[in-house]
Amino acid sequence: MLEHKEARLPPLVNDAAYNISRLRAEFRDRTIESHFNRHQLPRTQSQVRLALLFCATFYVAFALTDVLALGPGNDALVLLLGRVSVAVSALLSCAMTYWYPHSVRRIWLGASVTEIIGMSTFMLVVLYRPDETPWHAMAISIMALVVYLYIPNRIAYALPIGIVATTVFAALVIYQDRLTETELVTMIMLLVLSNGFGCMAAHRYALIRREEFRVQSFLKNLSERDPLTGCHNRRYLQQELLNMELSRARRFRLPLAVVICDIDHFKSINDTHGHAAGDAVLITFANLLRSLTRENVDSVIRYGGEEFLIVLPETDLGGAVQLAERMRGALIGSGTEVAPGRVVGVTASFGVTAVNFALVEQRFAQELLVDTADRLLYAAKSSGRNNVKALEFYGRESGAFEAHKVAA
Ligand SMILES: Nc1nc2c(ncn2[C@@H]2O[C@H](COP(=O)(O)OP(=O)(O)OP(=O)(O)O)[C@@H](O)[C@H]2O)c(=O)[nH]1
Repeated sequence: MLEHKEARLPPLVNDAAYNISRLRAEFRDRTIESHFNRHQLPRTQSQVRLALLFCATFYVAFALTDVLALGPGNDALVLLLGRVSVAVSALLSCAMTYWYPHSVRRIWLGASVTEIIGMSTFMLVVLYRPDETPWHAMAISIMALVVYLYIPNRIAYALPIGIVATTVFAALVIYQDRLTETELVTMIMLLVLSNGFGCMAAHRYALIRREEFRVQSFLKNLSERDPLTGCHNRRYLQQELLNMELSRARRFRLPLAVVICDIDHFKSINDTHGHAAGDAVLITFANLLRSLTRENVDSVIRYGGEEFLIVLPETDLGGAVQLAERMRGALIGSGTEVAPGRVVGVTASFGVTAVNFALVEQRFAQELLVDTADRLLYAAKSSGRNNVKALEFYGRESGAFEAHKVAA
């Protein structure tokens, strides 16, 4: 017997799944974090392309200052090669966003490698041009901000790159011994400030974007789900799901089935046991339907009060009828405990239709498929309830309605 239990509601905004680690500024749940990153992917791709190309252009343009400082000799050439390698790395990283358009990891990899080559080249500049340390200190402060804030990357990768580069730079300056004690302390303070500020700003930005995503997901959930049963609602079916599944089935010439089911004499449950008991029966029914369908493949939608619609991709009429019969049987064997010791049992009627796009060429309005299942449901109701009526759908309107009846 199925107990009345809470429906498996989608994760809500305050659910543990959407918890954000304040330290890492990422979702604690890896699946949600990767969902977030995939959601952001188009934006991240365009940001990384712009940021890397912009930085690489400046990096190469600054070769002019090498020539002015060192003259047109081998030293300037070495630095130019370093600068060009930064530009090549930036270009390859941008190209990777086209070669692997679905990979978030490759974006981070490209950004990190380019940043490391950029910082290493900068250390060469510091070595070859030791007289300009104050300018270099200013440059690396800006570069640290760019690493933390401007080039999209995980904080977990940007932070070590920024800190290691700044530390190596400070060590080089101390080693070169060209600054007074006061200048050295001022420079180190400036470096700590730019790293601290950059890091805090990046952290805050990452948190804000995740908070936004969390609220967006929450609102999406609210607009697509039925709060009582946790099933998708009619709006989601009509605006997204059915269209998407029909297009996919048509494209790959696959079958697609739709089942509509409705609890029999549901009104009498409300009238006899009260509205709360009716709600409990609805939850049991929704859970039963979900437990018998394929997770992440089939969709159960609360279509009306006590009416549910199930979309079954890659399922022909025979398979859908079998499933409907299994649901009908399982419901007979189940019950809902609406009060201590009081169990309510119900039956349901089913209308089943399926379209096979290997056979059906012409386009038809999605409503036609649902209408056919709905009419079959009412045929099941009028022929005594607690049964399944099915009909193959050929993309035509009701003319073919009676002719292709395959099960009763
Ligand atoms: N408890 C509860 N009742 C609901 C909900 N939504 C709709 N209903 C009730 O469901 C009942 C549906 O009744 P009818 O459409 O007459 O259908 P029925 O009694 O199931 O009869 P048949 O479908 O012909 O077997 C109505 O009394 C609605 O008020 C809900 O969310 N909770």
